[in-house]
Amino acid sequence: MSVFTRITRPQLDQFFSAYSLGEVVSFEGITDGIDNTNYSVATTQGRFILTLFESLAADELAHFLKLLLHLGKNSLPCPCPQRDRQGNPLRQFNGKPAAVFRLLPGSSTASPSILQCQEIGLQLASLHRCTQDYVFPVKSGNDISWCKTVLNRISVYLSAADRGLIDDELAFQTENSRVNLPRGVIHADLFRDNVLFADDRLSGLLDFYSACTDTLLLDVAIAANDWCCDNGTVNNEKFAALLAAYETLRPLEPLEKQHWPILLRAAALRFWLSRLEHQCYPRPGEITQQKDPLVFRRILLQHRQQTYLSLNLRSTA
Ligand SMILES: Nc1ncnc2c1ncn2[C@@H]1O[C@H](COP(=O)(O)OP(=O)(O)O)[C@@H](O)[C@H]1O
Ligand SMILES: N[C@@H](CCOP(=O)(O)O)C(=O)O
Repeated sequence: MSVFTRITRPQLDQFFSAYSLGEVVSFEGITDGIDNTNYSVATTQGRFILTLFESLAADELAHFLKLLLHLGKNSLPCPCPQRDRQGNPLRQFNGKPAAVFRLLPGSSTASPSILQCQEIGLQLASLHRCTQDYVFPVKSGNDISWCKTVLNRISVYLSAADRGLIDDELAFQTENSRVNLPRGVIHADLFRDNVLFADDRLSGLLDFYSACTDTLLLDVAIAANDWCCDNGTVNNEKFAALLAAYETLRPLEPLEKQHWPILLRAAALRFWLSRLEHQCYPRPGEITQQKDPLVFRRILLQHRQQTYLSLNLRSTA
């Protein structure tokens, strides 16, 4: 369970008195999530999510809350920050930055269908389109230099084979720079646990706190690796469905098509590394969730094999 900060009823009553959202009726900690503390709060006026931000500072958060307000205005089903009586979307709770969002309907899905993969493709393309002219001054924190730093941190825990594999992939990614691909606002973590579905309709895109300005196609690859793999096994039909749906709203440029297999590998490497880091250096907290790094090792190996197969096919044609 990711409840890093415990709260009490009197604290919550006092906090909610700064908003015009009714009186608190009940509250409970949310078990999902990995970075922040989330509580579900019922008031006399509805149901809300209270988020206590565990690592982001108020000035950084201002960018994310502004982005969420922009996305909400563009009809994306995102959590819209509620303003307090003074109009502020961000307050302090127990010395931590905190915000209140309206609870979105639906639940996350453990085994996505083809239809749900298509929905993800469509919503990602909508996100990329509606932020085309939006200036978002947050840079990616997970670039190649971050990968190298993480590798150094975890190196002592790795087998020689895994260390070699990561080194080799990093060299490949460095050679295949993505600087000329279209960039924009990316969610950067659109996994199953960050999306709500009510039946087959997507009802919520959550957790925009990894969002940054980066390669658009990387966002598609990050989402596809999670949505289109069944426990680490690539499902080509789902990959094709997600990408085709994405392209109905934002067709890929030829250079992007060429880079697709490379970005699938980059995305797999990035999450293999972060999961390894979380495993080697667990965060203090109340029963925090551990995500299996091996899933991304398997995904990376399959994408690498796919690249070699297509290179061999090309060289023998
Ligand atoms: N606006 C919302 N509506 C409904 N559920 C939400 C909302 N915001 C968060 N949640 C719930 O809280 C969980 C954790 O939220 P998330 O933003 O992913 O946390 P973290 O930043 O810690 O990873 C989600 O998986 C979802 O179940
Ligand atoms: N969705 C990720 C967890 C979030 O990534 P992090 O870099 O913030 O740890 C996963 O499933 O690994």
